Amino acid sequence: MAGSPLRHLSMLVRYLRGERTAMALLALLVPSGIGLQLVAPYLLRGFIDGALSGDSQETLRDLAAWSLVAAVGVLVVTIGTEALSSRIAWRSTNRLRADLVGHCLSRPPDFYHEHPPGELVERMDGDVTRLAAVMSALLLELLAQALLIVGILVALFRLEWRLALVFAPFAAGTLLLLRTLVGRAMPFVTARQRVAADLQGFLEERLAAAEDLRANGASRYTLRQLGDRQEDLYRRARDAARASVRWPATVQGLSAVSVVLALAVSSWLHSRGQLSTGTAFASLSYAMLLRRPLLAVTTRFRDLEDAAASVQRLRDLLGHGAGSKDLPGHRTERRTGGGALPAGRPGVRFDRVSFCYEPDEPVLQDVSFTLRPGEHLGVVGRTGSGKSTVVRLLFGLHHPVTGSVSAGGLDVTKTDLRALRSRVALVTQEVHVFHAALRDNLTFFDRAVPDDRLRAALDEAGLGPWLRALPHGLDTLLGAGARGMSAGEEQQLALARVFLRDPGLVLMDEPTARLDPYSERLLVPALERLLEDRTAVVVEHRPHLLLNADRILVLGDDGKVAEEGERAVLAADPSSRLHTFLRTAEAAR
Ligand SMILES: Nc1ncnc2c1ncn2[C@@H]1O[C@H](COP(=O)(O)OP(=O)(O)OP(=O)(O)O)[C@@H](O)[C@H]1O
Repeated sequence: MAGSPLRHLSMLVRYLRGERTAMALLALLVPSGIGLQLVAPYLLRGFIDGALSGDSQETLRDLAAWSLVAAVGVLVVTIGTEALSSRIAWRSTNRLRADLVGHCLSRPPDFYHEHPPGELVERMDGDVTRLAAVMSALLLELLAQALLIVGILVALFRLEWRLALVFAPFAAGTLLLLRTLVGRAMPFVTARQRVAADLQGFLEERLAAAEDLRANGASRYTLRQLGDRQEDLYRRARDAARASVRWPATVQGLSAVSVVLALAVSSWLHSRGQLSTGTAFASLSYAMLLRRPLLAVTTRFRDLEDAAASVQRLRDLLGHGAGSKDLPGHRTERRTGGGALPAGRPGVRFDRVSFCYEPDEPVLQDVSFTLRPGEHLGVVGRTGSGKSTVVRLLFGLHHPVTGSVSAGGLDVTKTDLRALRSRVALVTQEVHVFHAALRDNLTFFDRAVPDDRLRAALDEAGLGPWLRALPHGLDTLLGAGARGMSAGEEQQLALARVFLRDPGLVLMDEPTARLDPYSERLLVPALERLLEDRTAVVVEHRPHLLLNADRILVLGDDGKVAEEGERAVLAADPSSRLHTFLRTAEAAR
């Protein structure tokens, strides 16, 4: 990935657009700082030469006062520049972070299979924080440092051209060296950041599975894996540090040589009476001052390499880079415009739908069925036959590769997703309880929903008695480290969320799969209440939970429809698959 890191940073420009005023202020401050830095050695020269040649106390006092003003000015400008730079960095990286989070929230579920949360956190936090270092008007600073270098050389020429001749090749040589070295460390930096993100993903996954790991005696193995990964990260970090440190070290070395040379030349000129003491001091001050921008440029280029590697990874995450995947069924979720589902209970239609997650590995083939408004469809089939996929297509999480999926007469792929989701609810066996008040867990942080609606929804979901026993009612803190909930209660909370939204179409993907028979019995009445008077598609392994279904879709192992029809008719037909399924399940109970 060698090449100019600046090329990779072009993506950041739009995040700086909102910072025009701060950037303009910075553009004023930076040259002022340069001017003040350049003027200080001149004043010093005047003071020293004046003192040696017996200038009046008044003149010397004035010179000392101006030196003080210049020094304070440099300090004030430095603080102002730092403050403005930090403000620009924070605000622009916050916008970038918000974009990243928004993008991740709008991705289909496959995205989260490809990128575990730990990796995403490292990118949104680690990579974005690294960018903050360069967002703070980096280019402006590079330009300013370049100006300072030129200014110092000009001032030196004016003071003593022979000294300037010592420094000019040094400065030019250093900049040329930077040009050749820049970008060389990037592959190493990229590798280090990738391994660091993988390690975060690994840690997040293992911590989430801590109970399983302990129960299966896999803790030691996990620690060994962690050791291997840390070793790998250490090696990558060492290689990246070696590659990055080469040029600051070279610049330091060259700069030390140039200062020694400057000392030798100025003492030689001074001893021959061709250089005043003040000019010698001023020249040496410039020599020392020159190291600063050169080192700053060097360090900034190192930051640039780090940032460019981060930008490359963020571009991949945002789907602009080579790493993005765009198979027929994997499209970004964000979709606005298009029709909105009408109020009430929508009908549902799958028309010759085929779908695959991976090319040439069909999951659904030529699937068709129709549901009238208010009808319930039970979807059954073996594990992996594509039942959940039917539900995901209907929820707009994936697009069919061929055929069409419609709800309320509208093609789901063309409807406004936000409007679709407000009319369609999906209940799965996964329920996320946020570390937040019960109220926020129900409304997803919408404080406008009145308490009596929340209580009614909890009642409908069968959580009324549970709510009344809570010491802080709707304000009770739930989630990690706070009040725990049983799997059944969590599932009831999920139902309460759906009752609140009052959708016309409910999709259920084995909502009772995690529950024991007792909890299941508690949940079933709430499930039935939820489906009442709504269109529903219910994926279910347990046939007794499908007794209220109007129609049944049986998916075969090849992803094709093995059977479809009215439940009562199929159940009564001894040659039907449903009949066999019911009998087998009954025998197993
Ligand atoms: N994100 C994905 N990427 C690739 N393949 C996937 C993905 N999700 C599911 N599959 C595959 O697609 C097939 C159908 O999956 P689906 O989850 O729809 O099956 P299912 O009938 O609901 O299974 P189960 O009863 O076990 O929940 C399976 O072979 C599964 O491995």
